[in-house]
Amino acid sequence: SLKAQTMDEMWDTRSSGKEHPNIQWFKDAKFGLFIHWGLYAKLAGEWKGKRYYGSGEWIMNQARIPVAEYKAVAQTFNPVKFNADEWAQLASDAGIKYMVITAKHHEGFAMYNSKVSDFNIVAATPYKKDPMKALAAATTKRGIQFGFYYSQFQDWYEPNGGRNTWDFEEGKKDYEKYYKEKAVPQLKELMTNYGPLGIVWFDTPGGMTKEQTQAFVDDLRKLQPKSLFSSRVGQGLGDYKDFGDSEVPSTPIKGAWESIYTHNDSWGYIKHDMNFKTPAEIIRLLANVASKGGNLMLNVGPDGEGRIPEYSAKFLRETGKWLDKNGESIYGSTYGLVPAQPWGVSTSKPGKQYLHVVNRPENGRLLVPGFNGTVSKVYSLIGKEALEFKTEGNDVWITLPEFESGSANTVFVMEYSGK
Ligand SMILES: C[C@@H]1O[C@@H](Oc2ccc([N+](=O)[O-])cc2)[C@@H](O)[C@H](O)[C@@H]1O
Repeated sequence: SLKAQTMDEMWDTRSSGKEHPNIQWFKDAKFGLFIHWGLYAKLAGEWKGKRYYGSGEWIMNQARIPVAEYKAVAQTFNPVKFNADEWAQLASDAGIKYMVITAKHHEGFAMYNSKVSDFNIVAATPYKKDPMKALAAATTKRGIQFGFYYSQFQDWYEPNGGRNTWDFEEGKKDYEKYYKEKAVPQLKELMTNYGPLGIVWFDTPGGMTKEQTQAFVDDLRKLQPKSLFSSRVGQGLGDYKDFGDSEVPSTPIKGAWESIYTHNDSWGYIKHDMNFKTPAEIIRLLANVASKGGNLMLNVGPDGEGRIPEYSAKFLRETGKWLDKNGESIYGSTYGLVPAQPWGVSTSKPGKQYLHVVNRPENGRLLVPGFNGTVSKVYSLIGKEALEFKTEGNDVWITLPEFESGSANTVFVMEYSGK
């Protein structure tokens, strides 16, 4: 019988303990773009005049929409404003190093040209084109790693897929049949027809034993041994750990891991959700996650026309401007040796601590407590202006210049030896 796994077991990585040989680019990347795009984007959080809140990509489940009615949405899904180069250029301008987009989410609709199921964007919509082909090319052209999110278990369109309990009786489902006839062949299409994939992102494992999951993973890895599999493939067989949604660990975590966040409060596009995180909030989150050794994958939810929401584009570009000047303190960094302080957090590089100041102490005197390295100099990351500092025991007191805090992080570099 399928023994229930603990959260950690379910999502822990590489029970083998050995890291994937191709993991370093991911660890250095620090900043990824998640894209939830599907038929739900056209519904935009509304069904039959009723608004739904929370995650827009769950509307079929929230509204218990029968497959017969939901599949009709495809007949009017026509994202003519989709432009792969625009999306990839936005990612590049934002300082994004990798992009993961939903090739198929729980709704079961393939956002690519699938020969396995005709419930796909080429066969079932007036759009008739494959946006994933164009996006794979546009990202690769800009040196951005590209990957797919594939909902391997939950599939509300399929009688034997996971978790449509309003059309089909869960207990009667033949998950093995669903994996054999849809999930596995579609994943093989995605891992064959779109060039090298940096990442294959899975979600909510289910319907398979540990042994079946091992066979499933081994089978797919043969197609692209260099691809990194996210931990939600299950059974500890992923290559890096994903925490729960919008979750950051409270202490530094060794190994490759990622925090995933919505930009507003929904993964899929919802017209009435305007609660977008500001550039300062995004930068603070990115530095906070990096200070604990992880990556931030921030999500956007394009609309039914194929446009990335205006505020997402605007705020991502602002974030990119900050990274243009401060990227040294993020890309390729490891977790900070100075634990989180009232003034902010730190990230590390050999012989350097990057101090991300979010709250400038009124008196401009910043304390780095209990730092037992020998500090040689402290300076502003931007402009390299040298700062005065003095060491009292293991405490380092730094005299900060005047600057407006509260907006995006202001970064200072503390160079040291021997720690
Ligand atoms: C990124 C998200 O992933 C899943 O939702 C989850 C999965 C795991 C947790 N979790 O572990 O806390 C929470 C929501 C999906 O159901 C959701 O639609 C979205 O794609």
